[in-house]
Amino acid sequence: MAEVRARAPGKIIISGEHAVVHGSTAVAAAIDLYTHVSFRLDPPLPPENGDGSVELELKDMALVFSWSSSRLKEVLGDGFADPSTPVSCSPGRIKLIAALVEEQNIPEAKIWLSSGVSCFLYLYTSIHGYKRGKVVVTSDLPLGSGLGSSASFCVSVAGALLALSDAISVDTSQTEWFKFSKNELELVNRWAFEGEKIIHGKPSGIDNTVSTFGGMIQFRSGELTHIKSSAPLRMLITNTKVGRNTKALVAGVSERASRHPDAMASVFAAVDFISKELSAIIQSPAQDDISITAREEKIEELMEMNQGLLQCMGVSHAAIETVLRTMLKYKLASKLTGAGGGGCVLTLLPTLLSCTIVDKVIAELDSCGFQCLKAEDWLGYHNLPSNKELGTNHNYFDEL
Ligand SMILES: Nc1ncnc2c1ncn2[C@@H]1O[C@H](COP(=O)(O)OP(=O)(O)O)[C@@H](O)[C@H]1O
Ligand SMILES: C[C@@](O)(CCOP(=O)(O)O)CC(=O)O
Ligand SMILES: [Mg+2]
Repeated sequence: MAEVRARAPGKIIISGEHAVVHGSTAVAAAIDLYTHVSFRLDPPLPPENGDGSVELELKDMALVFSWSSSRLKEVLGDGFADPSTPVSCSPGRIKLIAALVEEQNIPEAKIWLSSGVSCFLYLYTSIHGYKRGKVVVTSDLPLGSGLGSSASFCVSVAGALLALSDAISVDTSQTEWFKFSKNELELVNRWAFEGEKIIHGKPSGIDNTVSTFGGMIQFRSGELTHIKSSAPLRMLITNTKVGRNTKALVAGVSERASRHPDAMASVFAAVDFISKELSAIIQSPAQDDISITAREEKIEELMEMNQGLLQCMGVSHAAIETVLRTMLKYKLASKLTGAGGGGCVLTLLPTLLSCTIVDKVIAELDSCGFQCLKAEDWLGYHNLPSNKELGTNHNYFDEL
């Protein structure tokens, strides 16, 4: 029996969501909230004891799913697992997996979890075939709120599964976090991207990439550049708690783009310029109060411009507009983050803004039923979550 655990962070998109799906530049940063996964791979049972099962426990939801190895084989066929070669899930296989998920009778109120469970089954059977094992998942992140829970789920599940596969050799006797090499992280990222496709339909890959590699990144058409903020950036994240679904929102923007190709191409091009300028400003040195303030004012203006273009794409929401208006009363600039349609709003908290005002803003948003998360040092240049989050620790099950 071998056991590992892995975790992968959520993210904020500072600029460029949606447009990034259409080839524009975007800027994103990992945040200090994680999906945590533990994985136990069991040895094969003697034939007289049956064939064992693959189990998934979503602890926060108090849900456990289980498929016998023989049922998986019956539905998905003989197949073979090749962890070192990520492949896309074919439409036929997605249907078969969806049928296996349906057999689990997920309660109607939690049916939105189906895509995550399908994604799990795809990653598991592609990496470990029908071997006996159990995966337990918990998450610090609000699900379906724009903070990349889907990508951090895919990255942490892929990381844990690969850590006990032939593709990556991990010393499970160590208790320290194991740091994946660049090539190993790339493999995790490629599998996670295949998982995101099952959840999002047409992801750009920015969420799984920033979750895998951590830190702050500039991203365009699958290419990432690590960037470093020259000074800490404080952001307030406000969760409108309005549920939404990234897949539907991404599809909605694509439909609008096919109805108005020229206008939308101009919108995407404008976002590309905004993200590039934002990335340059974030990295530009700012030492004294005046240059820090000037830098923050430029960032605020670009965030507002980006928000205007997100409205053009049709992904804002009345609750998002309420948060923007409340922030404006305090002269604070904001934009939605992630897919929009509800979910989270990002607000820059200028360096010279007093804690008293921040507390007042939070109290007001709270009274409207919104929930604030403070991104204290997340965007600072010291404390960004890095790639050490993917790791193993054989004592984990003992500690539970
Ligand atoms: N911890 C988790 N367990 C199971 N499924 C998850 C988990 N986290 C995310 N998911 C899947 O991802 C979906 C949410 O992804 P998405 O709509 O992209 O929003 P976001 O990525 O912004 O949180 C959920 O409906 C679920 O299918
Ligand atoms: C809208 C998009 O740009 C980001 C989606 O992020 P989230 O799933 O809402 O956290 C889609 C993508 O880039 O894949
Ligand atoms: Mg997502």
